[in-house]
Amino acid sequence: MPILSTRGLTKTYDGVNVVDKLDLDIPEGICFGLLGPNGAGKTTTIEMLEGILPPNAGTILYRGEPVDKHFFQKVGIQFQHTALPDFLKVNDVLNLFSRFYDQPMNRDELIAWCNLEDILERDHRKLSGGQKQRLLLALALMNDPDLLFLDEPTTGLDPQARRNFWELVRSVRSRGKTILLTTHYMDEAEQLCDEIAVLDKGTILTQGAPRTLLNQHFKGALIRIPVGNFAAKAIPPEFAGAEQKGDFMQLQATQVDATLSELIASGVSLNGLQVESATLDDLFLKLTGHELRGE
Ligand SMILES: Nc1ncnc2c1ncn2[C@@H]1O[C@H](COP(=O)(O)OP(=O)(O)OP(=O)(O)O)[C@@H](O)[C@H]1O
Repeated sequence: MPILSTRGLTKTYDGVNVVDKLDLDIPEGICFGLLGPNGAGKTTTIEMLEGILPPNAGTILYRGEPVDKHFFQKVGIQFQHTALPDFLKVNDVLNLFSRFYDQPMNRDELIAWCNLEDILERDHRKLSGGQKQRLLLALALMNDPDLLFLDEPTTGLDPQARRNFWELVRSVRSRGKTILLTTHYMDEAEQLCDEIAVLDKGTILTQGAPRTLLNQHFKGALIRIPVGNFAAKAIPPEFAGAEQKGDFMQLQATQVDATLSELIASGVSLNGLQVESATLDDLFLKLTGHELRGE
């Protein structure tokens, strides 16, 4: 049974369904990604799931039952922005939040888990972006939740801090927790998510494991070979459909192995060869006709 499901979940602003009859099933123990460009309805959806925003229609089921007040004991939420009281050190923030729960997680374990040992005495306002996210994650994990909501957790982080945060998310999942995250970073989704739902204008365009979706929508790969490699040679028949892009001839090949073997047999050098598989960005473009990053 899915840990979390929605049926017909809808949010309406000014007569427009910004989330439109969403049916989602999120299996337990996975990292599930809600993807989409700005304005797709990701935050509105996650805020309805978190119980912050009332839906206009539809139901939310936790382990097959409509959510009730017990649901909130089972979930952890890392908001996009959290205002913490001024002047508190990381240590104080952890103490403050641990008082909100009857059975908070073991403090030392939480500190070790989120790599907070070295910043316990630091004013939370002096933290770097990555440190702040680790603290907010610790707060979201404070009640040892079964289900963790992360709303665009790595927006604004530098590449190293993003990768560190991804490691942390993987370690949370490896402890059996279910994670629902929103992101508009496709590499983040490909790295972290076992399953994704791609949203646009409040509806789901497609849903499944990233690799499965890419295999369904794209066969083979894009092969690019420097134009110079064909010098003095006629373009071989297996590369006949190729088009020139800058210094490369490129072809979307369905049978990559066969195409490359035939090129070698024709005496074409593969020096400088590039083979590119489709990405989730390509998938979004194919499904909607527009780029995913709408910023
Ligand atoms: N309180 C509100 N009143 C009116 N319209 C709203 C409100 N909140 C969100 N919207 C609209 O709903 C749509 C979905 O917004 P939402 O914030 O859920 O998108 P998103 O996918 O999370 O985008 P982002 O990546 O920018 O956070 C947008 O068109 C937005 O302008």
